[in-house]
Amino acid sequence: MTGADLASSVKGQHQSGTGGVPGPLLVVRDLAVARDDHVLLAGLSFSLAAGDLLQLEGPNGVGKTSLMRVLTTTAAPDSGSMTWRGKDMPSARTALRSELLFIGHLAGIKRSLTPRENLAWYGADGDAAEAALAWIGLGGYEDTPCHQLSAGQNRRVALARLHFSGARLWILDEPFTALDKSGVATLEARLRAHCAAGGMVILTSHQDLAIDGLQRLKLQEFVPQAGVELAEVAGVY
Ligand SMILES: Nc1ncnc2c1ncn2[C@@H]1O[C@H](COP(=O)(O)OP(=O)(O)OP(=O)(O)O)[C@@H](O)[C@H]1O
Repeated sequence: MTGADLASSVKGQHQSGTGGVPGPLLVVRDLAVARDDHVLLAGLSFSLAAGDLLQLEGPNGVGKTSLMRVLTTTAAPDSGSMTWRGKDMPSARTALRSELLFIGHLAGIKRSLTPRENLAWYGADGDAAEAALAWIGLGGYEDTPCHQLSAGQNRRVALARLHFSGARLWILDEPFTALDKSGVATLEARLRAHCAAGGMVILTSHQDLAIDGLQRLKLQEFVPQAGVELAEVAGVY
């Protein structure tokens, strides 16, 4: 799907997806996230509408990746609610997943395969893969096994998926890790274009990003006081 296709598709669905009233597509209310019995985050609420770009901020271990597991519906929240297009989870899970692209910080790249083979696994034919790899600065490395590429080049292979993704919502865990300055600029431009076309992005990064309209959610503000037990927040979802 091209940016123009996404723009017209989003325009239509943005109007109709929430009952004909323009509004947020993703709504998170009073969410709590725990690992084992330890509550990492509580009372978290936010919403995302077409064109929004949200950066989840916080120190190591605050719960950014754990929250992303909930947002991608890999894990259920320990309390609170999440809706997609006005429908509650978990029944809206399939609908959300059909419009979601998630790139985790482990990147989802098979290192024994080449960049071209990895992108084929994600559905890109030869021309689409070649265009995506040229866009991300990997022209000439299409057929080199990924285990022979650097960390930054492997990150670029993963990010090449953004070039042909038709997903509305991108959730990206540390997408800027290992990228050089030109890689950062290329990725920032792609995120801007996706949002300008009506897409939405949630990402984590420890960097200060130069993207107009970027919203920041400081997760340390949602860390409960020491001693809060899971039983005190659980049970709503
Ligand atoms: N598989 C796991 N089982 C139990 N606890 C875990 C697991 N993975 C992470 N944790 C704990 O959950 C907490 C939050 O981890 P998480 O990975 O969500 O943090 P983060 O904010 O993404 O950190 P970073 O910035 O270092 O990537 C940490 O205290 C960690 O010890």
